[in-house]
Amino acid sequence: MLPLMLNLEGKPVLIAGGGKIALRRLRLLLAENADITVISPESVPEIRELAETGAIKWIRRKAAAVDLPGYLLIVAATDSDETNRLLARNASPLQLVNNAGDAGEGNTEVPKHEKRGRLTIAVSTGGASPQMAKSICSEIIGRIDRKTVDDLDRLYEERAARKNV
Ligand SMILES: C[C@@]1(CC(=O)O)c2cc3[nH]c(cc4nc(cc5[nH]c(cc(n2)[C@H]1CCC(=O)O)[C@@](C)(CC(=O)O)[C@@H]5CCC(=O)O)C(CC(=O)O)=C4CCC(=O)O)c(CCC(=O)O)c3CC(=O)O
Ligand SMILES: NC(=O)C1=CN([C@@H]2O[C@H](COP(=O)(O)OP(=O)(O)OC[C@H]3O[C@@H](n4cnc5c(N)ncnc54)[C@H](O)[C@@H]3O)[C@@H](O)[C@H]2O)C=CC1
Repeated sequence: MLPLMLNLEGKPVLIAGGGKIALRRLRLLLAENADITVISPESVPEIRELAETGAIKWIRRKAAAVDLPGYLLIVAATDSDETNRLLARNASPLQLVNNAGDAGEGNTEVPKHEKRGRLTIAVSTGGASPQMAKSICSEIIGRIDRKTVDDLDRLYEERAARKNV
């Protein structure tokens, strides 16, 4: 699989499911300023609260294939394998699908990642061990000191200035 950096700012994203994993994905997507719709009969309090403040849209019912058109990214994170599979199989081949219950049923995986300023460290073990992905990522990010992050900020500014002349 090819690691890509995706700019999801303002892009329509569907999260099917309102549980622990849906919330984990939602936090990441919210930080990227995606335009998020959650469809699920029930949800954890945080999702309900975000919907009440208007930060996301929550449609309170089961997700179905008819919901899929129009979304760039679909996260299938219900606790129903059958529903997750149905959503993954009915998405257009041109849509990005992350099936949280069975990565092989989608075309997109979310690697463990940490950001410090402009630096992103992302680690995938190709489905072998999410726990090891987490520990390898935290080991690498632990080696990044403040100076490196500040240096990158400075290099970015200098490079941007050079590009604009
Ligand atoms: C493909 C991928 C991503 C994707 O969903 O696209 C994926 C897939 C799956 N994970 C499953 C299980 C668990 N995953 C975690 C935890 C994490 N999983 C993460 C990444 C990834 N998990 C991507 C591959 C990364 C790689 O390959 O290196 C982390 C690193 C980052 C994140 O998720 O944000 C996050 C670290 C925790 C953190 O940071 O807190 C836990 C523990 C927990 O939740 O605490 C469990 C239960 C215990 C277990 O099974 O190990 C299942 C089986 C579901 C089932 O059988 O029901 C699947 C489906 C499948 O394997 O197909
Ligand atoms: N990728 C990963 O890192 C991990 C993935 N998982 C998988 O993620 C999935 C979700 O797990 P949790 O969030 O812990 O479950 P959960 O039990 O906390 O939440 C399930 C949610 O799905 C909703 N739901 C059920 N049927 C639905 C339908 N037809 N349409 C829309 N929403 C529906 C429920 O209302 C509930 O909000 C499971 O398949 C689990 O195996 C679990 C651990 C880690």
